[in-house]
Amino acid sequence: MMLWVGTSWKMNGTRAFARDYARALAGLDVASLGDIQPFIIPSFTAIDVAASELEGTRILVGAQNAAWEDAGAWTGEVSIPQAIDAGATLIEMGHSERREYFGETDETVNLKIKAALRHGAIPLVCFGEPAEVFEAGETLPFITAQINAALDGIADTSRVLLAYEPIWAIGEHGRPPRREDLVRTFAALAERYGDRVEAILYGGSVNHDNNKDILGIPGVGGLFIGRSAWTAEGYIRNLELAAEAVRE
Ligand SMILES: O=C[C@H](O)COP(=O)(O)O
Repeated sequence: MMLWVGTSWKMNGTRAFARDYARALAGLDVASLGDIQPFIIPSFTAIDVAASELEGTRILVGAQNAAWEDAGAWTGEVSIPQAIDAGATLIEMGHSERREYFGETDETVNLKIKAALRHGAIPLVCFGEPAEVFEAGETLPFITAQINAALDGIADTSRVLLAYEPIWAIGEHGRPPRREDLVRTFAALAERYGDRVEAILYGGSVNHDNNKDILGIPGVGGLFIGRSAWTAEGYIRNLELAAEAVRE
């Protein structure tokens, strides 16, 4: 089984940073990683730099967001054809930071999945519950409602990547999840969506210490990483650990 292991740099990194980071990755012997599909998601301004450095490798480059419309009077937006033109093959959507600060909803995620699939891009759909929902034991109904709304009316979701990112686990104030919580949640996600989508990834405080343990949880189809992959060395270490997890 292919494991998807990627990173979003969020709002970090110049074009020079992207060039150096992507060059370090381009020098990797990706074949030695086996069944790992790497991907990096820079800011829009650096997609083309990263993509041209990685041309000819099998490392994918993505965009952190994109509009659901193809073109027109949408000031400040970037369309999926534009992101693809810059070198993106994967479109992230629904991240909790975009839901909280930029009005992303399950409905806009649904439109964006349809647009990405229409243009042959891979949608990477983030979802996850806030701390109070987790503490109330309501994680499953909350996240299944998000996923069902996001996938609503889409007949073929086989190219969709789902990424479970509990909000309480993300970022510098996040805390890494307990294994037993992920085991329970991923068992349910795999049962409901496992055969409908390409893979279900986990994201939120993934680091070099918990990487392999999380990948060993049944139903986890990859990792979506922030901070511990914000240097090329940090990301490469995550890829190596994932490759070890596949071999073991
Ligand atoms: O997009 C990535 C996630 O939000 C995870 O971020 P983090 O690994 O820094 O917690």
